[in-house]
Amino acid sequence: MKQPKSRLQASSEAPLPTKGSGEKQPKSASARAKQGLVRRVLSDPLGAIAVTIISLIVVASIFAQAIAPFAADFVNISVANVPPLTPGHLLGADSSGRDVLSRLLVAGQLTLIGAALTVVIAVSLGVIVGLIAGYFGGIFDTVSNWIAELLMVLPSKIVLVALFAVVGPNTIMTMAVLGVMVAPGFFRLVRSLVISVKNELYVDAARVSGLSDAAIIGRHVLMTVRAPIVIQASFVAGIAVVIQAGLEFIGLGDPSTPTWGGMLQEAFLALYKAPTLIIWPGVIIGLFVGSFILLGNVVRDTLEGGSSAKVSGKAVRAAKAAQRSLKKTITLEGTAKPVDSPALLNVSDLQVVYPNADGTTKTVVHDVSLSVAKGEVLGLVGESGSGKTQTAFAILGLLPQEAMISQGHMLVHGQNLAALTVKERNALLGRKIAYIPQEPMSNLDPAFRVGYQLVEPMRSLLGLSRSAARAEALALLKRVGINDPERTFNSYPHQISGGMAQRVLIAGAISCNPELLIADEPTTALDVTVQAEILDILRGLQKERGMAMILVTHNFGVVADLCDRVAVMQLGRIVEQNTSQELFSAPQHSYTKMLLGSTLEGGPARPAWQHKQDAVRQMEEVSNV
Ligand SMILES: Nc1ncnc2c1ncn2[C@@H]1O[C@H](COP(=O)(O)OP(=O)(O)OP(=O)(O)O)[C@@H](O)[C@H]1O
Repeated sequence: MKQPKSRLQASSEAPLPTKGSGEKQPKSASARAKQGLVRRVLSDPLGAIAVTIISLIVVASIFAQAIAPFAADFVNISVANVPPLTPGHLLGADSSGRDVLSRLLVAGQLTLIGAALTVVIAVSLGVIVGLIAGYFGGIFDTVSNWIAELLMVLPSKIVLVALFAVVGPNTIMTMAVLGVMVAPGFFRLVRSLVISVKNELYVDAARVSGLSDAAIIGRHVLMTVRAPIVIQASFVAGIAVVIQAGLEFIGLGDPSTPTWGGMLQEAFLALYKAPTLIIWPGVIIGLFVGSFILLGNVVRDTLEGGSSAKVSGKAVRAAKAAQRSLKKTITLEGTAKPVDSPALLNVSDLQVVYPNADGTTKTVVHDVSLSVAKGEVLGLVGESGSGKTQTAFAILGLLPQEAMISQGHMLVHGQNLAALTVKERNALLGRKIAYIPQEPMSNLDPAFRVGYQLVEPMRSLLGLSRSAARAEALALLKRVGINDPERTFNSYPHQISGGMAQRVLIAGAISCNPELLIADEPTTALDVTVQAEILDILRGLQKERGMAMILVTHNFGVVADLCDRVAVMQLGRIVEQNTSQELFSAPQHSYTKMLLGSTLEGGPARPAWQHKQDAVRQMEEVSNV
């Protein structure tokens, strides 16, 4: 019954189809993803029209003085109110005898500078504060929320009218204040996106690979929220022009400088004498604002159409901010100074608790003590919910925010993890301790190609050049059994299968030569055939590199195949710990016997070699399916 599923998996493991293979969809998606955003927007007719109109207006405004037939304030009373197409005055002249076309061109300068200022201030303030508040939370988040709410309840037009009363006609100041008033829109947008993104597993994975918070925000969080920011900025640019024109129309502009809103006001006053005057500023404002709104829509459609930039809305697991965890772990007594310990990792009396709603606490890891020597493979076995992942997460610093390590020590090379600073911990993660997660797909950032996600940690942690890191990444992809490393390197995560994603994560985990690899049920989410291959790769890599490994699993076949020692967990406690051989031949604890019995179909305990052979045979049968 498993065969069709295996075949399906095998086919999805195959390299992506090449040109002419007949399977066009992945290729076209890939090709589309490779195009830059600008090219994709321009390939949309509406996008091209919007960009052309905006560009023409901007260029004409910049070079207004050079291309305008007259100076903006040149008066020739003899042509006052002449209609359009009058020789020398293509769009006519206003009631003071000034050329409309010349004024329209020059007026664009102040209007565009004002709109740009509003957008720059709103985006800078809103995005920076939103990123920090969303990512770090805490008091900064609370205070910035208060300020944002305060600004949002203030009626912006009334504030701007009041500002005019205080500082007089000052377009730059007015538009700068408008930027501050609309910044909360960006703040709220970015903050809510960051809160959802920071809980994604690939952000956890980035933390575990040793990336600093600044690097994670820059590379993973900001890249994911950039699309909505671009779209909102485009709408705000249009709105800024409308508000500026509106204020000038009601007489709150600077009469000494031509602006589109000011021209609209003058035309309105001369509506009966020269009705066409109102058309030109109205048309240009309409064209400019309409083009920005159109552009915003096209950018949105383009980004939503390209899955490379989509954010998974699924909140997979409550993740923790690394430094918050550190704050909690730091409450433990300890020193960062190395102490004498022969083991690579030494965990003693570890206790992890969660607060209950009624104020009590629930202990999910009780007095766990374990050690892993250099090059040793420790299996952490137990039924679902027995505390294996919580123990692994405590070591990795990945416990959810609400979790507390209420007791215990975790020493790596005798160095207390609890007493490390964020920087010291980051230096350890990725380089000395690496992690392979349960769900490969959720641990790759959908916004980046596989190659980038492999190359960047090597560049920042090992200081490799881009080309050296690329060569190393391709070699690693080959080593983990990917047939066409180049293609996978250039693919986005949605273009590869789960099995390939897990191989990529293994390649990433070993890329910085860790001394300890923590693999949390690395094959659970995969098809059985792929499971056997992945375990084979892990076994080979562990032997080649002499890495220590903690293998979290509920499968005794895997334990027999890979582990030197086993710790059996039940209800958050280690109930038995022994060498694999001893544990299989003479299990001591009734829970271990029960687990072994259910795995190996019961019966009296047999010699270790026989148990191990059984388990290995099971694995081989699985890999032969
Ligand atoms: N955020 C949380 N809040 C409260 N309890 C939690 C939280 N996360 C996990 N637990 C509890 O911790 C216990 C141990 O969970 P853990 O994930 O370590 O189990 P596990 O042995 O790894 O199981 P599995 O094999 O299913 O992953 C469970 O009882 C679980 O309900």
